[in-house]
Amino acid sequence: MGYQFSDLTSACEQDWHAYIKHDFVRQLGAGTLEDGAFRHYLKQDYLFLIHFGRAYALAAYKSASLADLRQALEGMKAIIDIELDLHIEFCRQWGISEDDLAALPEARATLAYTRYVLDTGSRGDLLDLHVALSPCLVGYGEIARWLNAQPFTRRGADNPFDAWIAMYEGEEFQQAMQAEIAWLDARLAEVSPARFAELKKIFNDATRLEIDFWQMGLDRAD
Ligand SMILES: Cc1ncc(CN)c(N)n1
Repeated sequence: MGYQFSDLTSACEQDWHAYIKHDFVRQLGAGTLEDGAFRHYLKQDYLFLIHFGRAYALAAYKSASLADLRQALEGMKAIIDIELDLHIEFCRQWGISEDDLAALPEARATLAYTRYVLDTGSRGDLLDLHVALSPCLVGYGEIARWLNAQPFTRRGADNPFDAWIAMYEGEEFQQAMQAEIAWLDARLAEVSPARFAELKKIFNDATRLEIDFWQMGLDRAD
């Protein structure tokens, strides 16, 4: 029998869809998102990515085999080398300097989500941690694909957020996402129903925190 990653998304379908198809995402795809909301999101996401880089470092520390260590490294590279580099460049284009980024106060939604993942990883085992991290890596890859399939999505110079979609639909990010799903599929195949129920709760909590992160961007909440 056994489980796979798609069983987590199916078990949390309502929250998963609320995350993937959030108004922030729709407005970004349509190119109608307010600049101020995107800027607020970009700034907080910089802080978010730094903490998620730390969470992948924790996954590396918790890895007992070379294969697990490599998987943690792949996740960390996706965050640090693919996303953060491009992110700093986006911020520059949107008038946010590295000095601005360094001085940012952390919004409550950023604090709640990042510390939840780090706490879950500290308390639990490597699988708990990867499950807590998965809505981040898998979710954004899925969002880019979902946006591309929507009739309201505008691509190219017509949409000021086009480069954001391009980053997450890009081959490097999509490959990192597929590698994470494959790693999770192999681990979930071995778990009992009781263990799956624990993992489902972690996945659902992290997904709800992703929803709050989008909402924080829309509301420009601190
Ligand atoms: C809040 C959030 N979640 C996910 C991702 C994609 N790594 C991100 N950049 N920011």
